[in-house]
Amino acid sequence: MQQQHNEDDVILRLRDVKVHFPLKGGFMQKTTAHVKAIDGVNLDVYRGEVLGLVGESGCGKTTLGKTILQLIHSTNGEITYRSTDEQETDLTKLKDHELFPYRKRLQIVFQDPHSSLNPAFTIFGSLEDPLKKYGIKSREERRKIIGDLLEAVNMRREYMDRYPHEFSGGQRQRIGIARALSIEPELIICDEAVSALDVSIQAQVLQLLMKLKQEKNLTYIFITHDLSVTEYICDRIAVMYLGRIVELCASEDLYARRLHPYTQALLSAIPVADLDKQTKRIVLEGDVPSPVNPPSGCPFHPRCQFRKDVCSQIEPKLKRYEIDGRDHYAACHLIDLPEAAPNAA
Ligand SMILES: Nc1ncnc2c1ncn2[C@@H]1O[C@H](COP(=O)(O)OP(=O)(O)OP(=O)(O)O)[C@@H](O)[C@H]1O
Repeated sequence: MQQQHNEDDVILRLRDVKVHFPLKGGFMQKTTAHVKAIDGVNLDVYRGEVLGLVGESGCGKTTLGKTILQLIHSTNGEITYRSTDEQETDLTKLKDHELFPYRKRLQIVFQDPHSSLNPAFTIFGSLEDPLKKYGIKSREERRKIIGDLLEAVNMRREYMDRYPHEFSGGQRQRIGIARALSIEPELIICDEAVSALDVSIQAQVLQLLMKLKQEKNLTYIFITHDLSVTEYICDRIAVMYLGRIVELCASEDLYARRLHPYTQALLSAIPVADLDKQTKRIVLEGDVPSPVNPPSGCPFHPRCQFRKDVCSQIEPKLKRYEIDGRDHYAACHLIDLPEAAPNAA
């Protein structure tokens, strides 16, 4: 059951975060327009939670994940990280060398471990790099740590002397997780971390992630386009559309009481075992609009079957509703519920 959180539990706070990539063209390669990949995201992530970030391809999930880690620099906004000693730092204000200690605390696991493990290196060779960087000078100590990490992800320590091609996709993903864990992070962004795996292997990797979360007191941001995965592992889910969060609430509330028409359409596409609970499939009209020229008003209105005039004129804010005593945020003009007292998402 999702608990209500308070201020002190916040590990990461995003305020009005925007990432606009310049599009260059013409003879002088001048900036002709911008891809508004992230366009005003406000979000609090709480220590120890699993926050799902879902939405169709191109809605900005990966860009947001990489921006949190400062692998991409934001155009606007604040990304405040609060460490266990309660010190707050706006990561967007730091220079590259100042980010060093934060890179240790914030890690990412990508979808395709094959491309992130160097085929020319043994697993030891790939995993020892971050350890060296963060000051583990003795080779013997690095071998001990990497052996322990492999065991933590249910693999044998002697596998450290093998090469990536000697492993299956599921095993490589577990090695990717071991690497993310090697410098003892506090928050891990899992970007489509199980999407490339068979369903049975997916379940094993998810179980492993949940076990490690408990043991190491981790926080996860779990990026996926697959809403059937998020229900079981996420405490809360943020639904993204065209670079914005359009709905955010406890996972069980999203499945039981989706407020935004976009979330309703996304969830209607998932088959459920209990046929009584299967809702009618809502087929979305048209394609996702271009983030270079997003629609006026509500970005979802051109595809929304319930749209009214106001939807094309005014962009709806992410408002807070209280449902069964829990926060439920949504950005839609058509929600007919009393708004709760203002509070940042
Ligand atoms: N470096 C870049 N330069 C220009 N546009 C970019 C860049 N990176 C991403 N984009 C654009 O930003 C938008 C968001 O992309 P992003 O990869 O974050 O989406 P996503 O939701 O993670 O998609 P997917 O699920 O397919 O990975 C897309 O329109 C993409 O084409």
